[in-house]
Amino acid sequence: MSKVIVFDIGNSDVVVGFFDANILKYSLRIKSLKNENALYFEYRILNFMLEKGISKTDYTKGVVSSVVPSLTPYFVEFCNKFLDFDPILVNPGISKLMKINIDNPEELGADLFVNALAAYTIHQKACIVVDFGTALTFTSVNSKGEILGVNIVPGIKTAIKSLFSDTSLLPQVKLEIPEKVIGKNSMHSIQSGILIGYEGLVKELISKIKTEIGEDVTVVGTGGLSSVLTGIFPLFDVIDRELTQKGLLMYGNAYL
Ligand SMILES: Nc1ncnc2c1ncn2[C@@H]1O[C@H](COP(=O)(O)OP(=O)(O)O)[C@@H](O)[C@H]1O
Ligand SMILES: CC(C)(COP(=O)(O)O)[C@@H](O)C(=O)NCCC(=O)O
Ligand SMILES: [K+]
Repeated sequence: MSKVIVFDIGNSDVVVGFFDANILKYSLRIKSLKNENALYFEYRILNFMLEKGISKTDYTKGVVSSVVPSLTPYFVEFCNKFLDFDPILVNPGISKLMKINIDNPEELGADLFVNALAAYTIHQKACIVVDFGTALTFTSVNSKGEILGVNIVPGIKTAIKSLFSDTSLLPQVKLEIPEKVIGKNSMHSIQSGILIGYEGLVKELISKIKTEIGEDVTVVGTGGLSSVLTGIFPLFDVIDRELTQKGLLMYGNAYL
């Protein structure tokens, strides 16, 4: 069983996963810094590998999903230069692994595609994947494994940031739900406004999406901020922070 390296290039973070015999052994989160160059990301990954004793020659396969085109070449080149192979790029538009029932399949984010692939492969039934990233996304899949479509809203941190035009003045808003709904200071007003408001948003969308799918549905939560909205945990059948990484491995196993 070979070892596979996977890269999930998101708008906030790049997550690098190291799989050994289909088990995620290590994972590294690096900020998706647009001003950095290849050297910076190479250094971060090589340093991590050195620290964990991960051997470069053990890895012979790689999969890259990216929703930040400017960063993609750094990770492709990393594989070429240090691991001596060409990684495969997730391309929802041409992949036959899932039927994509949207106007223009090319438009679908590669991360959303692998999320759907992982959720459907694991649960084998209709599902909604709710990804709490920079964007908060809902990807719907029916029981035949067709991707039906997506809902996109600003992510929780993105929504908070959007309240402040100069981000250097951003107050430290802890992602904690206050006890009272009515805020008595700016911090509580934002916390309750955004967090309690988002709980309602997620609840309403899941309910309406379920009705539209019209089948028994599994709801899967994922993404860096999937533990923030504690009040709506019961809406989720499972929270799987490794979902995207698992989908990347499945994509690689199908094509490599
Ligand atoms: N364990 C964690 N606790 C709190 N926030 C986290 C954690 N892991 C990641 N985050 C934050 O969650 C946000 C979304 O991350 P992520 O889901 O990777 O977004 P994207 O895919 O858009 O890059 C980021 O701001 C990230 O720093
Ligand atoms: C919706 C997204 C911005 C989510 O990105 P993320 O929050 O994971 O960084 C990304 O999947 C994307 O750019 N998608 C293309 C548009 C679409 O899927 O319809
Ligand atoms: K993501």
